[in-house]
Order: sequence, then C-alpha cells, then structure tokens
Amino acid sequence: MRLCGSGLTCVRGGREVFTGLDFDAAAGEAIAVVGRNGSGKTSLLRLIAGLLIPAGGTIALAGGDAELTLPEQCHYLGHRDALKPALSVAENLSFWADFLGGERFDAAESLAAVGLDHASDLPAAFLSAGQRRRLSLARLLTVHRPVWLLDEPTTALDVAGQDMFGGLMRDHLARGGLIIAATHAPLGIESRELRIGGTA
Ligand SMILES: Nc1ncnc2c1ncn2[C@@H]1O[C@H](COP(=O)(O)OP(=O)(O)OP(=O)(O)O)[C@@H](O)[C@H]1O
Repeated sequence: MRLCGSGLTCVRGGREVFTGLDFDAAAGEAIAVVGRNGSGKTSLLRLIAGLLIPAGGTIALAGGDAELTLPEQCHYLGHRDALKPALSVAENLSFWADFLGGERFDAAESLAAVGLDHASDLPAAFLSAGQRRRLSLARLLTVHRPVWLLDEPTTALDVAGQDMFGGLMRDHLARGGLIIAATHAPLGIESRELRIGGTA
C-alpha cells in the first residue's frame, strides 16, 4: 500500500496556503508533517481525508481496498476531540464505531488499551483533557482503518500516555498501516519528516 500526493495546491478563504506539494508514504511508515503555524499541516490532513477539495494536484492510495474510497480507509483525528459530552465514554466510542462503519473490534479492549477501562460509564463531560484525547485514540483501535491522519495527537497526553500511544502507533505500522501526523512535538516513533512552507 502506498499513499501519494502529487502537485497539491490548497486554497483556503481565497488564499493559497501551499502549492506544488508532493508526498508519499508506504505501508509501515510514519510521516511527521512539520511547519510553522498556518503553513497548512491541518489542511493537508483534511485534503487526504476528503474534507477539503484540492485546488490542484491528486492524492491516490495504491494497494488499498479497491471497494473503498480513500476517505473510507482513513481515520482522521483532528485537534478537537469530537466527543459528545452527555454520552458516556463507552457510548461515545459506540457512536464513532456506528458512524465509521465496517468491522468493529472489542470496545472494552480498546478502552483498556488507552487506560480508560475504569471510566467507561463516566459522561465524557467529566473527562480531563488527556482522558478526552485517550478516548479519541480508542477510535483508532475499535474500527481498523489503514491510514491514520493525526493532528497533534500527543497534545494533553502525559508521559505514560505518550509511551502508550507510541506503542499503539508502532503496532499499527507493524500491521502494515501508515501514519501521517501533523505535529510540533516529537512523534515518539521513527518517522520521516515532510516540511510544509519555510522553517518553523
Ligand atoms: N475555514 C477556513 N477559511 C479560511 N482560511 C482558513 C480556514 N481554515 C484554515 N484557514 C487558513 O489556512 C491556513 C492553514 O491553516 P492550517 O490549520 O492548515 O495550518 P497549520 O499548519 O495546521 O497551523 P498550526 O500549526 O497553527 O496548527 C491558515 O492561514 C489558516 O488561517
């Protein structure tokens, strides 16, 4: 499996954010997208996820599931956690599994993997920032998708949480997944850098 972007141009609000951007990522590889604030890191993830339309260029996934579109093979984790505060931790995860569709894996195991098994009945409104982020990460495990698009994924995670997430990312890569992560902080796993715009 290989994800390639070629000659990408992104325009937002009538302003060109980047142009002529090329990237490629192979199965088992993590790409850290870096660049100054406003350079277009989030925009690139949203282009790959199909949430924005490129003003030019193409994005293609070779060797994926021919029956599915690229967005259907991506997990997009934005920097906001996209949780419903009135629903419990377990209900939020169930909502996302229903919304994303496809085969779902054991929610209790996913919550245990991110250290939230003790909190499954707690309303999401009561979670700390790091716990909200951990619940978002559980989505990645409950529904398997090969391409993980992660926007500042380690935000709010404590050191143990960053170690835990590093292990989850390594497992995903070992299973043949790929990761594109926009980040200002070290990702905590071996990765290749894709710089957008000038030096941060
Ligand atoms: N909805 C929008 N309408 C118009 N312009 C937008 C919109 N969203 C983002 N932009 C602009 O697009 C540019 C790129 O934003 P983006 O969020 O992709 O940058 P980034 O590299 O992720 O930044 P940061 O490091 O601050 O998170 C910015 O100049 C931003 O103001």
